[in-house]
Amino acid sequence: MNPHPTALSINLNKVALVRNTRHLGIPSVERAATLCLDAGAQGITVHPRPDARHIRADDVHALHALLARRPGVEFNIEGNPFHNLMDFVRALRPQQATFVPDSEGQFTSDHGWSFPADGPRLAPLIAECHALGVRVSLFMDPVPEAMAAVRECGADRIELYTETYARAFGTPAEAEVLQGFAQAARAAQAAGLGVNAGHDLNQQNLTAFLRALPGVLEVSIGHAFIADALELGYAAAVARYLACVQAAGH
Ligand SMILES: CC(=O)[C@@H](O)[C@H](O)COP(=O)(O)O
Ligand SMILES: NCC(=O)COP(=O)(O)O
Repeated sequence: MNPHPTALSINLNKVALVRNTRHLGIPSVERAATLCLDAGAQGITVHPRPDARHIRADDVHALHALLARRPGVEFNIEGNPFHNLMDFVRALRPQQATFVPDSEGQFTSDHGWSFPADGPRLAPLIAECHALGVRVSLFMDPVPEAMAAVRECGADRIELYTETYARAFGTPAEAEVLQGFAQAARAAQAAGLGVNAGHDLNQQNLTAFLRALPGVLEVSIGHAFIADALELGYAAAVARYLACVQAAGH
């Protein structure tokens, strides 16, 4: 048994997306967080986009207050540090900030940072996060050659952008794509980086991913999880995803 099991962080963007279509406050993002954490999820992730299409600034503040009453739970705020992310980091000092190179209004995240090119502009923001006591993870494509430069600019972790794996899952390309992710994870770990992962992970593809990448510290899962929770309820959906993690032997 791995002594550092992979943490499950539930992304609540899509709860807010539904909530925002009426002025009734339901479904509640805070209630969703409470139910997921009560069911055993180890963290909550949000990605407050500049256009506030789903998670809004008020949600981030309310979740921060809620999670502050739950020691050991990780709050992970994602976003572009050159847009709105640093405002949240400075005000709330979450346990983790995940830097994502999205443009404003982007449909969804679809690529990681470019290294070595992005290193010099990211380094001062990473240093500022560290001064605030905030761990920094950089959203990255599975490029092994980039990992030494990522570490050099001060990042603590990477989050592997897993959409290409999710698309390849169940196709003849799966094994080769997974091998590429495993190589990138090993390069990151060898450089001294922790490895997180996320984007389009789901009940079907999660266990195989974690089996191929020992030592993944955290997965953040939103879209598929919320789809499952609509059928099963939050608690049962969390139980299913925790079982997927455990099935990987982590
Ligand atoms: C960084 C990442 O992969 C997720 O945060 C993803 O971008 C989810 O964002 P949306 O829920 O807006 O698609
Ligand atoms: N960091 C990825 C995340 O939080 C959730 O992505 P998705 O499961 O909504 O694709």
